[in-house]
Amino acid sequence: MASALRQCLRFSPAFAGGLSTRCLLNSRVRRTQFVHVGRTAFGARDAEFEAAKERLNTLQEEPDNNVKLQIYALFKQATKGACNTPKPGAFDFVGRAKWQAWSGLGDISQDEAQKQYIDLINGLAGEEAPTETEQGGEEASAFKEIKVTKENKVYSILLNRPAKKNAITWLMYDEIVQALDQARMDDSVTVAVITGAGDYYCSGNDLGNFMNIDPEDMPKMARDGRELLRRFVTAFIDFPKPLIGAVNGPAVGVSVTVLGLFDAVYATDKATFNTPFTELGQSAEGCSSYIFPKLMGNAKANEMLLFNRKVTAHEACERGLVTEVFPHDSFQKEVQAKVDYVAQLPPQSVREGKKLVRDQEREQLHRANEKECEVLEGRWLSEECVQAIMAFFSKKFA
Ligand SMILES: CCCCC/C=C/CC(=O)SCCNC(=O)CCNC(=O)[C@H](O)C(C)(C)COP(=O)(O)OP(=O)(O)OC[C@H]1O[C@@H](n2cnc3c(N)ncnc32)[C@H](O)[C@@H]1OP(=O)(O)O
Repeated sequence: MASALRQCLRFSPAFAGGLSTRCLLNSRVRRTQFVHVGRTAFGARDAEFEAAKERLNTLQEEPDNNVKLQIYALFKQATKGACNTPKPGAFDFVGRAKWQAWSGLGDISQDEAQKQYIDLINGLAGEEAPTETEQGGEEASAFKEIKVTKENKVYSILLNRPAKKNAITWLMYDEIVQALDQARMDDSVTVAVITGAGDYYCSGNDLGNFMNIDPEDMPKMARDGRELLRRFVTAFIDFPKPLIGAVNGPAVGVSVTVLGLFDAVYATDKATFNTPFTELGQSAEGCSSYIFPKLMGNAKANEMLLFNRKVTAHEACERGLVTEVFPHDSFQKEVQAKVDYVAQLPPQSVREGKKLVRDQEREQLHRANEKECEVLEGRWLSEECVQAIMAFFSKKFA
């Protein structure tokens, strides 16, 4: 995991402009170029720009990859003007994403780019300043991308990246595994619940997970991804207490497939379930190649896993993936009642019951997980997958 994270963070120096290049930019040569090439005088705006560059280095939270791209592009535009370099080759993901971000700024003036850069960094710094509630507030979670709470024997995991529709980053996979482990070991916990912040339950794997890799590091990225995914799905297969999904909105990809490993799944009638694996040049995971045909039959499983059919909450319920659907307005209340009921059941009896059921197919599930991760490792290195992910990000930066 550490190496996976390091790979992810390698993205940041390349994109942050002020972060990785700060040594260069602070050198006299570069500073001289900046002052004379960029503009005629080192005025008040330039001082603000310099201050913003410094502020970028002091951010506690690493901005996500898209924001880093914006920072990079504005920095280049502010210091060099409009992009006039050739478009990097298809396999230079990093170079291409940077190029797209920079050239996407068109011919906005260096002055305007400087202003936008300053506003962006100041906005990020402002978001980090603690609010009054946070200062005086409740215990902060040790996690960054999920939020966990424990109340009345219920351990709740909130997928907490609403601005990104709760897409799962490398870090978030790891945090979910850690949280499930905490819930497993805490004797006062009798049930765990997973839900999403904002309007989405989860948009699946964060496609940025594949964006930050130099081409020569791709095989290692794929190996690390395979191992992380294997560990992630294993945590669901072997979770010994009742696990309840509270699907508060649309769910995509891996967040849909692992629902087959939950003990109950409640969905709002606004939820949809989509596994667009083949559109992304990828393949099924989360044991869905084993569980989905068992739940809904081959024909319906193939429609989802191979042909990318997005199903409604009611269809997912008919297919056995969802336990019960509630109207959106009463969803929270209805799910709370279900969870409270499970929480007060005799915990050992429930655990033994779950073990009996799971043991019937535990080995098959582990085998399916291993096989799916092996196939996915190959998929991530395929041209089909590379092209699909490029297409997603090209649309964003078009
Ligand atoms: C260890 C590795 C294991 C890997 C396991 C493999 C898993 C396979 C999968 O999970 S496949 C599924 C992958 N997910 C997707 O393909 C979904 C991609 N996202 C979308 O299609 C759309 O964003 C949407 C339909 C989820 C929502 O569309 P909408 O128009 O309502 O909102 P935006 O597109 O504007 O999204 C808001 C911002 O969130 C970013 N975002 C959303 N989902 C993802 C994602 N999966 N990865 C990365 N980023 C995502 C989106 O880019 C917007 O960001 P921006 O505000 O900075 O532009």
